[in-house]
Order: sequence, then C-alpha cells, then structure tokens
Amino acid sequence: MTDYDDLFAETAPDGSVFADKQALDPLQPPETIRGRDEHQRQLAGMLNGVTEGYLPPTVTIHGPPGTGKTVTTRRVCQEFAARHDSVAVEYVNLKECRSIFSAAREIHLELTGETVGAYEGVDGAFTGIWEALAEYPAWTVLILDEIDQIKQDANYDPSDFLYRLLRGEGKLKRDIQLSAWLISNELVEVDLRLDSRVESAMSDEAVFFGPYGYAELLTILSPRLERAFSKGACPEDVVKKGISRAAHHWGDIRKTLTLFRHAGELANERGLDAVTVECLTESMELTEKDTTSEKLLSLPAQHFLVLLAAASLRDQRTGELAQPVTSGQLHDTYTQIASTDTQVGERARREILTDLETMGLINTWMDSRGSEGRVKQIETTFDPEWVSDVHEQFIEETPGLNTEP
Ligand SMILES: Nc1ncnc2c1ncn2[C@@H]1O[C@H](COP(=O)(O)OP(=O)(O)OP(=O)(O)O)[C@@H](O)[C@H]1O
Repeated sequence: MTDYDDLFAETAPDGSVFADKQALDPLQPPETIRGRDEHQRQLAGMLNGVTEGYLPPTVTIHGPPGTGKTVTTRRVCQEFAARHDSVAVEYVNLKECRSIFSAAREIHLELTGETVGAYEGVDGAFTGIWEALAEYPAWTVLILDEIDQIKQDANYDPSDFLYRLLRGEGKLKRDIQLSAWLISNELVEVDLRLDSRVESAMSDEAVFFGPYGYAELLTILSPRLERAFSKGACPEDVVKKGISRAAHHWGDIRKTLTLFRHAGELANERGLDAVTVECLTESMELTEKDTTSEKLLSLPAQHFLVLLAAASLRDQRTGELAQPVTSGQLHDTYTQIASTDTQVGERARREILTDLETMGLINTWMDSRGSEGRVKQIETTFDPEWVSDVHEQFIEETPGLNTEP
C-alpha cells in the first residue's frame, strides 16, 4: 500500500528556485501592457474615430507569434469600451476553425450563446449574428483572433467572408457600425470595394507587431521574473543573458517565458540554489524543441505530411537525415508516406510549402544544377528529427490520417 505521507514528502519541492512559477505562464494576463506604447497609441487613435463618427471596417493586426498582438489589442479595446457606452467589444478565437462555417458558427456562439445547426449553413449563422447585433450599442468592435486558420477551407476568401459579415449592417433597421479587427501572423489583405458604400482608401488599416527586442523583453519580463523566482535565484547576469539570447533568436515572449521556466526546472533538478548560465544554455535547446513540437502538432494534416516528407530522407551512408532535399526527393518521399487516398496534388503541395515557409518551419531556395536546370531545395529550420519524434502523437491526434510507416 502506498504511504502517502512518504510519497508527498518525497515529491515536495525542496529548496526550489521558484517562488511563484505561475508568473511564467504565458496565459497569465499581465497587469500592465509594457513596451508597446506606440502600438497602443495607434489602436487608441483608431478607436477614437468613434468620436468623429468613423471606425475602419477592418483592422489587421499582424506579426510573428508571441509579440503581444492579442493582449495589447484586447486591453486597449476593453479599456476604450469601458469609457464609452456607445462602444462594445467582442473577442472570438478562431483557432479551432478550419472552415468558413465553423468560423461563422463560433462568432454566432460568442454573440448569442447559441450553436447554429449544420443545416442552417453559413447564411443562417450570419443572419443570427446580425439579429444579435441589432441589440448592440452603435459601435461594435469584433476581434477575430487567429483568422488565418480559416485558410484551410479551400473556398475561403477573406474579402468575401468579411464582406458578407460586414454588409449585414445594411439589413438592420437601426444604424450600427461593425468593425472587424483581425489578428493574424500574416497580413490579411481585405478589399471591400464590392461594397459601394465603403471608400477603398478608408476601408482597411493594418498594424504590425514586430519581434520584441532586448529592451522590450526586459521591461515586460522583469516584474514576472521577480515574482517567479525566489530572491537571488535568478541572478541579474542570467536574466540579461537569457533575454539577450531570446531577443536575438526569437523576439517571442512566450518562448522567453518557457526558456526561464525550463532553466529554473533544470536548476531544481540539479539541486542548485540559483539558475546558472549552463541551465539557460540547455534550456534554449529544450525550449526550441518544445515550442517547435507544439507548432508541428497543431499543423493541418497535409502540412504535417509535406513537412514529414521533407524531413524523412536518410543518407544511405551515414543513416543521418538528409538536408536539404530537392522538390523531386520530397515528391518521392511524400508519395511513399502518404497513403493514396490522402495524397494531394503537386500544386497544393507547392502552396503548402509556401505556408510552411511563412510559418518559419522551412527555408527554400533555387539551385542551379547545370544540365538539370534549376532545382528547388527545401530545408527545415530546426533539427529534422523533431518531426519524426512527434509523428506518432500527430497520427493519434488526427483521426482518419493514414501514413505508411
Ligand atoms: N507588451 C506586453 N506587456 C505585458 N505582457 C505581454 C506583452 N506582450 C505579451 N505579453 C504576455 O505574453 C502573452 C502572449 O502574448 P500574446 O498572446 O498577445 O501574443 P500574440 O502576438 O498574440 O501571439 P500569437 O500570434 O502566437 O497568438 C500574453 O498573454 C502576456 O502574458
């Protein structure tokens, strides 16, 4: 029988470097938005358009992961709405939405609390959304996070989707203005000129969030690190070194928080009183692998298969994974690993490669091969073994996906 006193005593943290580990959780909302003053000014300026009777129909907030797009946008909008009765803000995360219908259904659910049946279709969802908005204040900002996910629907066209969403206001008896704020890693090009009421020059605005630099990461992280670690357990030189490396390699706050969490865990495992530069160096690799694996596991199935094909070819002599691979080699490997009923054509694969490059997972370039002409080369931006490492888990989490061993 288990002796629980012993069990809990043995597993209790002993002399941990952490005082409040939760402070390193990226999901923890920060008390204050730091290091994004210019962006907050830009967003506030747009919201203040309300006082002049104008909000842009769409605003694209774009930039690489972990650069504070969501947290800054939500905070500025909420604070503005709290000061203006005529303004409402709604936030919808579309990260699970792989189709136009699921996106429309998610927005409907957020605004009404009710689920739209599949039989009601996209039109039914839009109608429900507009019925709900009829009860809203004169100005509504609808924040649509991770809108790039809908791209997986081959019929998705951002201009058409937003046109359908925004033009609904014309159907209302009373005047209400809807402004869609789109958060995405890429710039979403929206052209609402289909609608003669919207002047193209005024139709959309874009705000870019670049990777964080050293000074910004330091201002954002200092209070969190102070809370997270016991006094003296994360010395100043380690903090500076960690932040400098994180700024140089990523500029991503989420990865930087993970970097310090792993470094602290390594220090604990080794019975140290404080995090050392060695812990940090090892944590860099762990963090890179962790965050990349997470990204790989959230890829759409075909994207994963194409990446797997780019990272599965072994050098016959050394047994090492071959990098880079040519597009011809990728094609051969892809047709071997993807079962016939799941394979997509060459054009779709080319588009997927472009997506993977935008996501920062691969680099591609053209090489001149004399008589063979120009050949496309493809290389992963990380250790290619990591794709095989998550292969099994990916299959388990993706029902219906068949791959050959
Ligand atoms: N300027 C900031 N001030 C304070 N905390 C921040 C700031 N930027 C980011 N954070 C912290 O980092 C977390 C992640 O930021 P956020 O989700 O806004 O990034 P993002 O750019 O939207 O990322 P993604 O594109 O991956 O969704 C936030 O929940 C917050 O805890």
